[in-house]
Amino acid sequence: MSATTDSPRGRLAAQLAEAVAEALRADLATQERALLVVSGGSTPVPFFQALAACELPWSRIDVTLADERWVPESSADSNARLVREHLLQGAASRAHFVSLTTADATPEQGVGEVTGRLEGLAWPASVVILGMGGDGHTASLFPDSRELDLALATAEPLVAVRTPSQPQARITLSADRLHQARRHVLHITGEDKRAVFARALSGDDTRELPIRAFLACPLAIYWAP
Ligand SMILES: O=C1O[C@H](COP(=O)(O)O)[C@@H](O)[C@H](O)[C@H]1O
Repeated sequence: MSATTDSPRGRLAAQLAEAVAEALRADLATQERALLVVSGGSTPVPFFQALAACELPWSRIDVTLADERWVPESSADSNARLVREHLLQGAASRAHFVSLTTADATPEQGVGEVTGRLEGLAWPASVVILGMGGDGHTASLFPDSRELDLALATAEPLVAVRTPSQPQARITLSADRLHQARRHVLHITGEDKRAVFARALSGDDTRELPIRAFLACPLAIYWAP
């Protein structure tokens, strides 16, 4: 979804972009490379556009995703495509993007290769930006994922997930790997998601609302109507 800069969602995206840019600059003052983990879906588009316009030493920044649908980048459902089209533009195209997919037919087959890519990055990430769906999922940690318990408990960085409510197989960073960041942000919009997040705050069953796995990170909330 696009948002003009004078709309609440546009202003939220601009504020988040400035905060993320500041975090990257701060980390790059003391380390050679910095890692940014972003989410897919519709919410981050205006944030990606605002961040792409920020002055940063982009060639020293690695960008990867919290999760991905197991589809080719030519698919409209590809989170990598979203990042390439809206974030890796202009000067930001000099960032090094690490995709979570391979040419393999399934995420189970590709998970080893993608794990190798992730292990070459500068963990802990400077920032992990999470989204959240109306079912309380974040990354591809869905309440109905068969592999949810594994993804919440494993020390491996990635899990291939099969989720009855979703049309495609997916690959997701595990909760453990998503925790490996200096800063965590939840970027959500709309009354429906505000209500889901309020529900998440009032209980503790992570299997019911997987976003609960990140409430103690601490998590900076960026929300607009
Ligand atoms: O499927 C996904 O959904 C969530 C939320 O997406 P949104 O469209 O409601 O913003 C996202 O955070 C995740 O990365 C994505 O794969």
